[in-house]
Amino acid sequence: MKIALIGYGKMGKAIDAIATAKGHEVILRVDLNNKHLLEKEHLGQADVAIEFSTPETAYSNVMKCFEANVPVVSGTTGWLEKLPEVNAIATKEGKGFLHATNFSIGVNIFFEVNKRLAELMSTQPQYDVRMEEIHHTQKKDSPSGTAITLAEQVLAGIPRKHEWINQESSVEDKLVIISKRIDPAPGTHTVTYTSPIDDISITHTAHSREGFAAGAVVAAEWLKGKSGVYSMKDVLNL
Ligand SMILES: NC(=O)C1=CN([C@@H]2O[C@H](COP(=O)(O)OP(=O)(O)OC[C@H]3O[C@@H](n4cnc5c(N)ncnc54)[C@H](OP(=O)(O)O)[C@@H]3O)[C@@H](O)[C@H]2O)C=CC1
Ligand SMILES: O=C(O)C1=N[C@H](C(=O)O)C[C@H](O)C1
Repeated sequence: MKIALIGYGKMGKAIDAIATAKGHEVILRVDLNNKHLLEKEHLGQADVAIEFSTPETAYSNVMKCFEANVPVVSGTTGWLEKLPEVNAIATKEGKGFLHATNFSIGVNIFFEVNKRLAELMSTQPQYDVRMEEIHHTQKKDSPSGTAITLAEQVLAGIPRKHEWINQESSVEDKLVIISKRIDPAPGTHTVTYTSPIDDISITHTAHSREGFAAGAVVAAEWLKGKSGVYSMKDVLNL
């Protein structure tokens, strides 16, 4: 499979290593210095694009893939507000698009556990819930995209919480998410329920970027030749 890597930072390089080891051909490596490669004549040669760039550039990168008719897997976080528009364009124009805030298999299983735990806690008002995420200091967005996905799942399951807030708060209907930036943390997420009697915590700790990168390559293999909007639930059959 011919892959275009859009964004060639920490994730782009990790994906390059895994895709190459699996026998794929990385035909484009795009960063800030060679954005002309996003034109159709270059990008259009790829079977699939994998986009891990910046919150400011993800939208236009995905649009370039749509223009070149190349299905795109996007892992960039911090541009959540634009996703509904991108999903609508992909659906209307028959483009292939798969976005995930986290591509690791472990986190996608963790998402399912989180949903079930929230469901169980919906009828147990003695438990308050809060979250913590820890990442390296180069991370641009807070809270992490993964934390936002986890928070949305908690809010959907627990009617007594109405919105998340990315700072300490004692307002009862707010779901507190604390973000910590500590090197070299690749990504740790914890959801904790606390009652006067006990605590229950679930934590996912990434040991490296390998899980994110391997999941993105699996998603790209799966998306090749497809049109429409998909998620990791489709890829992993969850
Ligand atoms: N969904 C998931 O599983 C995961 C998502 N992420 C997310 O992926 C994104 C990237 O993370 P990471 O690799 O660590 O970040 P880095 O900062 O290491 O890399 C970002 C890359 O994007 C490049 N870039 C900047 N502008 C453009 C542009 N206009 N077009 C193409 N590339 C551009 C940068 O180029 P230059 O070096 O020239 O500035 C750099 O190579 C973040 O949003 C992060 O949160 C991270 C891990 C897992
Ligand atoms: O920027 C990162 O590094 C990560 N970003 C993603 C996020 O925002 O959730 C996924 C992972 O936690 C690593």
